[in-house]
Amino acid sequence: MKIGLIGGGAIGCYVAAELAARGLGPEAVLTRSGPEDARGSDGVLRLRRLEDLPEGITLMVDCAGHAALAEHGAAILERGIDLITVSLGALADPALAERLSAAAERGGAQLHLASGAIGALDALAAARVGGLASVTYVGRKPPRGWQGSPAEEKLDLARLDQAATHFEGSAREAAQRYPKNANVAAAVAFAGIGFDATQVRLVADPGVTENIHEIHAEGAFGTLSFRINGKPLPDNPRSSALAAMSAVAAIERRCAPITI
Ligand SMILES: NC(=O)C1=CN([C@@H]2O[C@H](COP(=O)(O)OP(=O)(O)OC[C@H]3O[C@@H](n4cnc5c(N)ncnc54)[C@H](OP(=O)(O)O)[C@@H]3O)[C@@H](O)[C@H]2O)C=CC1
Ligand SMILES: O=C([O-])CC(=O)C(=O)O
Repeated sequence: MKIGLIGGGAIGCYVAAELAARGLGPEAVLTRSGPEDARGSDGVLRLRRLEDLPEGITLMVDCAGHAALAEHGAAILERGIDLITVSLGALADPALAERLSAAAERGGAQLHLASGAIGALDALAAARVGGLASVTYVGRKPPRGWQGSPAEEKLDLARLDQAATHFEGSAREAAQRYPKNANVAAAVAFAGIGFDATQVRLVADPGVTENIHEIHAEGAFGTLSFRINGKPLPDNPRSSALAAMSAVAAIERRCAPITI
């Protein structure tokens, strides 16, 4: 397998280091800043343009956010290259979802949504088969985890002294308004009852130090409650380490003869 990455930020760097440790490359990293068409001392080709991607790449991994998926996703899939993305909230835009789906079909490739900073998506997807009555997702982060998001318009994050909800609504609205924070809401929606029926609450909480994600679901299967306290990545307090780990796990599954 020859792997290319998009994005050299907190998640991209984590994934690149883990791939190198496993002898899986990466062959190339596509960024929008930094060196152009240069092979570093680590042997990794740094690119600025997707057109310069070397032949023979079999898997691309988007670690760069909604704009990157929108910019490069369809072209990658149309070239017949499978794509793993952590930017799945971008699929809340129906036009982009349709464009990516059509490109994947044309190219005979697959877009895989990494599970990201949350879990229990397997249980939700199975529960959907029997019928889900309701799914709620609650995202709670320390104030600095919401910096650069619409939470800043509602709250004084620097002076917050108690937990405050800054968003309540559908997963579609959450994913579109919080592109750097609500990919998890999109993952829950995708696995469960969809972007419009999934209820979301986003909370800034000065009393926590981790990124806490909760799912509550009811349906024919019974009830489900899931909570994860995720440690943020050192380079980006908005992003949980598990999100980066989930991209590596998704790659590992593609290499394994038996998968879960
Ligand atoms: N599924 C999940 O659970 C999670 C998903 N995410 C998603 O992952 C994204 C990345 O997270 P993280 O690494 O922490 O963020 P960072 O801000 O640390 O890094 C993002 C990187 O992507 C690059 N980039 C942005 N747009 C493009 C583009 N069009 N083409 C190429 N490179 C691009 C940026 O480049 P530059 O330096 O030039 O801006 C930057 O290097 C988040 O924006 C979010 O959407 C994050 C956390 C959890
Ligand atoms: O990393 C997290 O905790 C969640 C996140 O930012 C996202 O869902 O986009």
